[in-house]
Amino acid sequence: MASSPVSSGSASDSVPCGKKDLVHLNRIARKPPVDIEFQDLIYSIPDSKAKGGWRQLLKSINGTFRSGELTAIMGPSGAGKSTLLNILAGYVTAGVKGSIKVNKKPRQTKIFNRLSSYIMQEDLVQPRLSIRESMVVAANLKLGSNISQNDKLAVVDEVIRLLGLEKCNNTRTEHLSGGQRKRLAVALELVNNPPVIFLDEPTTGLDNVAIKQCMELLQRITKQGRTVICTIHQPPASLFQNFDQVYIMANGYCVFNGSPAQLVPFMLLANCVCPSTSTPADFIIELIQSNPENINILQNQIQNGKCNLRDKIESKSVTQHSNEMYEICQDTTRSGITRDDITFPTSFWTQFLVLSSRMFLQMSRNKSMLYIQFFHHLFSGLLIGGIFFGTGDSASQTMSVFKFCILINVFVMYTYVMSPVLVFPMEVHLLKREYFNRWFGLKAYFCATTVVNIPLLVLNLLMFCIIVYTLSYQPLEWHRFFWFFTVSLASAICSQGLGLAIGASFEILNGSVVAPHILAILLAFAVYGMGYGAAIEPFMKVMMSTSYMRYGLVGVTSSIFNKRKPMQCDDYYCHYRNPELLMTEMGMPNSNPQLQFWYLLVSLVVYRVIAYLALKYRMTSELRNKIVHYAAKIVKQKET
Ligand SMILES: Nc1ncnc2c1ncn2[C@@H]1O[C@H](COP(=O)(O)OP(=O)(O)OP(=O)(O)O)[C@@H](O)[C@H]1O
Repeated sequence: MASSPVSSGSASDSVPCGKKDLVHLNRIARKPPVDIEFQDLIYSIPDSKAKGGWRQLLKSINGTFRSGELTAIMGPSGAGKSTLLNILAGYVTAGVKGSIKVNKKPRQTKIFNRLSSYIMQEDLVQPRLSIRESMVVAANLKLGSNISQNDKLAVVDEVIRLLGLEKCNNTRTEHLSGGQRKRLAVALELVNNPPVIFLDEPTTGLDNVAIKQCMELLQRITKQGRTVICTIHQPPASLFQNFDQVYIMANGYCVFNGSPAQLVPFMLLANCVCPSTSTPADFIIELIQSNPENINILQNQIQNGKCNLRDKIESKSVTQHSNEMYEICQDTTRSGITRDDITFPTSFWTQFLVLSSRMFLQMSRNKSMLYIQFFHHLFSGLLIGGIFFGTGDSASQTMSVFKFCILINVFVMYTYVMSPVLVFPMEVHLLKREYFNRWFGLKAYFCATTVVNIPLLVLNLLMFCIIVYTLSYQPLEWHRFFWFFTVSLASAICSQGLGLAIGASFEILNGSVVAPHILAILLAFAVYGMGYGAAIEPFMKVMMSTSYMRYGLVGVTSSIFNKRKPMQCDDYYCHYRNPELLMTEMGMPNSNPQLQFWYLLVSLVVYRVIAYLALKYRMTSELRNKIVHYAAKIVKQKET
């Protein structure tokens, strides 16, 4: 049966699963099967309470996971299943000792990362996109430009059918059931046909029917020659038999390594008889938990995973695959492709364009967010404009106009810092899966995030500025309004950068505590010394220069007051009839908005760079782990 290249939603109810149905998927990615072998794998984390200051989470375990096989890593909670999966997937590298071989050769993480996909426990998928749209984005990012758009769409349709998602092809991801979302998470990682797929607890939170569907799917994927490794708590008895290999862990040791059918005879060897009322999987876990001594007995029997109870015939094609894999890598380097291309299948610009269009689409569909932002700017504009109504052309109200400038800056700062602080942490979680699976680089993502937000920001802020400027009777001179708006805009983009930096570094709760603290400090530095004239200490001048809000305040104030003729005084005496006097007393004599704009631009770049680095640090668990490990080592060395 040939698949139609672009059509969607019209597929039949039956789910094809034969190899010949996956012509497109198999054609686009000619990647060799992959066997993974690990020996004497130890993983330690710093722990001051543990002996020697380190706690071993994996204790010299061994094993081999083969292509074309569905492997389950099982065990009680805290056994080390996720830890093992993280290490095999390359998500964790610091603190790991022992050998990990891929097709009999030492694993090179960068090359291996191209061949594997990691589906994490939280099946987070991008909201406000239909299944097909999500899949098309994944295909555009994960399949290189050497594959035509028609072929990409054909692959998308094929994978959707493979996973039985064609009925909800056009359903938005937020409306999917738990099982459908899980299948979508798998489908997204399948579009580039990775030879190795890691899944952390794919059945958690699913009902029995959904677990069954999920297992059938994994079996179907495995039949395509892939190495599928998943962690699982305690599968129902009917599904336990469906695994090709079961690797059971307890307390960081391997206590069983073989096929499901070999578990009962293995336990008999250890003098443990599985009662007919228990399933073997449940029984071994009960056995381990009831008496920790059993862990030692079982791990000795299985030689901590060295002994694989299944037939010990090695996969014949391993050597051949090994060579194929290294040929692919050599081809890539020979053809002058850069290191980034090894990591990412598409160029920076493709990533940027695909991500920008995805973000635009999601933003345009988030109607409530659009309305909230619009009305927030409208009502705030009317409120501030109403408070300072008609003050702008009166010499007796010069101080009020200065307060108006402060309020404009406070509004801009809080509005644009707090939104990313509240929204970005969620984005970071979504980003984690896509970034780790090398859909795109952080630079492309960050540039897209920056660019996509700007049009809406400009429109809303322009509306706000027009309202407050006209209601408060500021001088109707184009150049003054231009700088009033331009400085406010630069200040807003700067605030957004600060918000992104906080949102990338902290979860929502901590971020929403940290952000107001930082803003209070910036605000204090911005208004410090106003009224002191020249009597500001050099140290404080330096501190004030770190507050971009100061530049915003001086810029907005000077856009209104700079080179202004003395104003009309309707009272007996107007102290600040000449606004230059107020500017001098407020510590901003001869200021002009142009210079403040340049300072703001520098701050804007600095905050964006900080935000990018914070995001990079958050995403690069390897870097984070390394820092923690080196810090722990230094502390330990100092103690001894
Ligand atoms: N970074 C870490 N710091 C401290 N302890 C850790 C860290 N990572 C894992 N652990 C500990 O290591 C042990 C194994 O954790 P892991 O998440 O691998 O268990 P698991 O078998 O996957 O459990 P579950 O099925 O409950 O998810 C646990 O005791 C956990 O608390």
